[in-house]
Amino acid sequence: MSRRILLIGCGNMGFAMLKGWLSSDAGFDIHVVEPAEPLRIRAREAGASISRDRDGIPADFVPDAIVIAVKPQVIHAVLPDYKVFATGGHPALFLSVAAGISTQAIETSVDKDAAVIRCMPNTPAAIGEGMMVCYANRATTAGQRELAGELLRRSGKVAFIDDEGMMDAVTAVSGSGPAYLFHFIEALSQAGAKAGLPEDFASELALQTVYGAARLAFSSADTPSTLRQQVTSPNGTTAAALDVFMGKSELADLVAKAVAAATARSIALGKA
Ligand SMILES: NC(=O)C1=CN([C@@H]2O[C@H](COP(=O)(O)OP(=O)(O)OC[C@H]3O[C@@H](n4cnc5c(N)ncnc54)[C@H](O)[C@@H]3O)[C@@H](O)[C@H]2O)C=CC1
Ligand SMILES: O=C(O)[C@@H]1CCC=N1
Repeated sequence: MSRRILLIGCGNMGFAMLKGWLSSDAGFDIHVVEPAEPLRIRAREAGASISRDRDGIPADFVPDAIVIAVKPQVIHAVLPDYKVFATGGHPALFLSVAAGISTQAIETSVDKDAAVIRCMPNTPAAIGEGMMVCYANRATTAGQRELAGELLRRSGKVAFIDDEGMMDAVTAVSGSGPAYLFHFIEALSQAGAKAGLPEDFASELALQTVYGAARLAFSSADTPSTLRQQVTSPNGTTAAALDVFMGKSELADLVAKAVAAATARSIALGKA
């Protein structure tokens, strides 16, 4: 029998996951609740059934899992609408991707005995290449954990952690991380154009280089450090550039500062 998934919020992250789920042959039966009409239509065109609010969910649609992909700022206003699915004969798993929102906060808004998995995904989920990091509360059954794993594997690599306290740092590394890489692509494109290349050509070089380097790092037995050294001839062009990245204004320091800022914001979102 196909598993019933209720997706609440189909913006950037919700839709990225939805695409991963629908492009697989797993046979999930998915209903999407999304108030914004264009996003709702996009979800329907991708293959889900849709409604603008909770009242539009078909009466016989009893979800196995409710995936919550609304902004952290509105989650506590949204969750009470779905309390009814937390208890009864077939209690649903609540799977939240909201940054900074703890499993305990979700239990408080839904039911103290609700099964809750907090997941930090990232947008490469849209092409099945996400990093999906999960923490399950104690009420979650083995079957529900398995269902979450099965669902999230369609979107990418899945890891379970036992310490929810790690989630803020996870958010800062893999949740926000794609934006850092996209920004690096932008910066490398702009630098290429500044160095005299036509803009489109500079963008093509930057994008293919980041893609190729990521794939090489992924498939190689060598560490990123060794791979970096393999590009770097003594006194060559790479060494000249790395003197800048690893010199006075170190890129590693800058990245550490950025990750610390994102971690602090994740903690603050949980307290707001
Ligand atoms: N965008 C990203 O890369 C990542 C986002 N997240 C988390 O995913 C969640 C969603 O973020 P985004 O997709 O970026 O935001 P978004 O703004 O693109 O999507 C949120 C969606 O929720 C909808 N919504 C608002 N009220 C609703 C309600 N009552 N019922 C149903 N839907 C409702 C909005 O119309 C919107 O389409 C956030 O909690 C965020 O922390 C987590 C990891 C990565
Ligand atoms: O920026 C945010 O708050 C969300 C969480 C991780 C990525 N995007």
